[in-house]
Amino acid sequence: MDLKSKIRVIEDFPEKGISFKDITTLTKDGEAFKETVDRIVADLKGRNIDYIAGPEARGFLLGAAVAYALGVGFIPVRKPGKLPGETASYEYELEYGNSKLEIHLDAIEKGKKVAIVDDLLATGGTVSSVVKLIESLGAEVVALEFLIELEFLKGRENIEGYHINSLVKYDR
Ligand SMILES: O=P(O)(O)OC[C@H]1O[C@H](OP(=O)(O)OP(=O)(O)O)[C@H](O)[C@@H]1O
Ligand SMILES: Nc1ncnc2[nH]cnc12
Repeated sequence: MDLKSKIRVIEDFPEKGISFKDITTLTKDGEAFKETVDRIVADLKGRNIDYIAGPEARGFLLGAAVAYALGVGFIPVRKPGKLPGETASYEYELEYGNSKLEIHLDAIEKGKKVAIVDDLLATGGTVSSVVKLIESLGAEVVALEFLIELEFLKGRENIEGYHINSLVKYDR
């Protein structure tokens, strides 16, 4: 299936000059959503994953489905002030604006293998922060999985040395 044809592109959202990749048109399509999850799961098979971690909010959509399909737990990485327990936090820049993410300090046991799932790799700021948070807990990041990669932003260059898989690529 051509997953790219299921993604809607909206120009100048959330600000002028940004070509926004809207995945709601893909996730509402049951077959496209299932194929997306199945293709990420296929790439993770054999990697002995203990947990999937995903950043709020769009990382929850795909990450939780992938975790369910693999039969492993899902670890939410959230925007500030949302997690009730003790947290570690990390601040980072986005394609538009900046943000901060938090993880529960007791979310992942030392030495566990974690795959990060998110809808989109842009500058790599978000996923780098999630990597840093997971590694700060003493766990190992074994794969980074994305539905979309904005190749022109060269996010991969910020996250060298990790296995990275993306299903749909854009050059603008
Ligand atoms: O590679 P980066 O430059 O960091 O950009 C990618 C991130 O940006 C979007 O999330 P956003 O922060 O807009 O939050 P949302 O999922 O709550 O919409 C997207 O879902 C990724 O997590
Ligand atoms: N261009 C874009 N479209 C959708 N989500 C994004 N997150 C960061 N950049 C984005």
